[in-house]
Amino acid sequence: MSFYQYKDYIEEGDIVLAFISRQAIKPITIKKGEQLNTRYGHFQHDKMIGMKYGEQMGGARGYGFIYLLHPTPELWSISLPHRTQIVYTPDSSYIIQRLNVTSGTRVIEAGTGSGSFTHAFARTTGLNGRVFSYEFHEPRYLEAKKEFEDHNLENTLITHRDVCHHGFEIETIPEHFSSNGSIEGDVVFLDLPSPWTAIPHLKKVISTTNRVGICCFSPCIEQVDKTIKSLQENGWINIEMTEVAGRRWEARKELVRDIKDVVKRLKDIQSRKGQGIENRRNVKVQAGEKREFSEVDNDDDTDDQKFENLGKGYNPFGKGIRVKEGDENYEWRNVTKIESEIKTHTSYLTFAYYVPSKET
Ligand SMILES: C[S@@+](CC[C@H](N)C(=O)[O-])C[C@H]1O[C@@H](n2cnc3c(N)ncnc32)[C@H](O)[C@@H]1O
Repeated sequence: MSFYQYKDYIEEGDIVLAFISRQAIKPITIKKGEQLNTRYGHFQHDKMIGMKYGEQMGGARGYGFIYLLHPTPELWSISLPHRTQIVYTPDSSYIIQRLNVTSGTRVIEAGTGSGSFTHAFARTTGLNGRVFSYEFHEPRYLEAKKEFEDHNLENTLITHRDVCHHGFEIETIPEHFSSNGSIEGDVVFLDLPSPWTAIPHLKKVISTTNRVGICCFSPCIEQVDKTIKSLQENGWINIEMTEVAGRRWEARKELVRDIKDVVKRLKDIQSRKGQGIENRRNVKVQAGEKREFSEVDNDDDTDDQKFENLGKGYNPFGKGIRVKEGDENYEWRNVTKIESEIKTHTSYLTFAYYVPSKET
């Protein structure tokens, strides 16, 4: 199993993302004799072995079902064990394309945190690329290191380091990460509380031949301000700040109503108003009542019955009978609706570039 290459069939030792519901995706490592217990049923690992990734699996004694999904960085980011706040796919995918991260890119990332973005970098840069990730919190570093080994992220090297105080240089880099002992990063991603203190250390580890891109991920505008100053002081150019604001778009069909419907509707309201007043006047006269009445329409007919009475068969404004969206007997137009409010602010993304001078 690997995050780089997909395979068809599940084997012992593989990681499977058990899709229980949209809100519950559980990573499991397949081990003979074990079972996954969920509130929807029990699922034996033995039966998963040999099944195809993507297949639906029924629970023991016929209760419940799950889907057995192949791990991807996108699914991993919504199922991983959180050790910190993480970068989600809407931000990571934007950063990856904007910084032109591709197969063979050498990435410098700090801090590693829960390793959510590390997986996306590792998959995109592939076996020809390299990811140098740094984390100063020891337990988090150890967990991430084990996780990257378990997930076969062979192109990723994690280092236990405070990059703001001690920089990014690595004394002994394994041969397959660098043949000349230098990191030569093409892309830098900083998700740190104070990226401006790490920026001055970057010059020693970035590429001396290619243009280098950086993205600093900070939730507060004050952090952006300090980061921009540090970038400018350290020779970074083309500085721009962006925010990715996710919104759900709903696509559906809306019933087309024509002007004749509107006119009929207005006439109907008028006539019902008049009829209502008349009815109540008669009732009052019969009952000999003296109390005042309002012009509220409390006619018992539904809007839809009224329209049927008008020969329309269906009231395009009313309650009552529901017309199924897309019903071929009516005319529809395709519309899109967006959420009126943006509910999430993740972080500000500050981008910049460094062009090595001719001398270097
Ligand atoms: C918000 S988390 C990063 C999350 C990560 N981008 C992800 O997608 O999972 C920030 C991490 O930076 C680490 N950190 C903070 N300051 C650091 C420093 N000076 N050097 C190295 N790591 C640092 C923290 O321990 C924390 O784990």
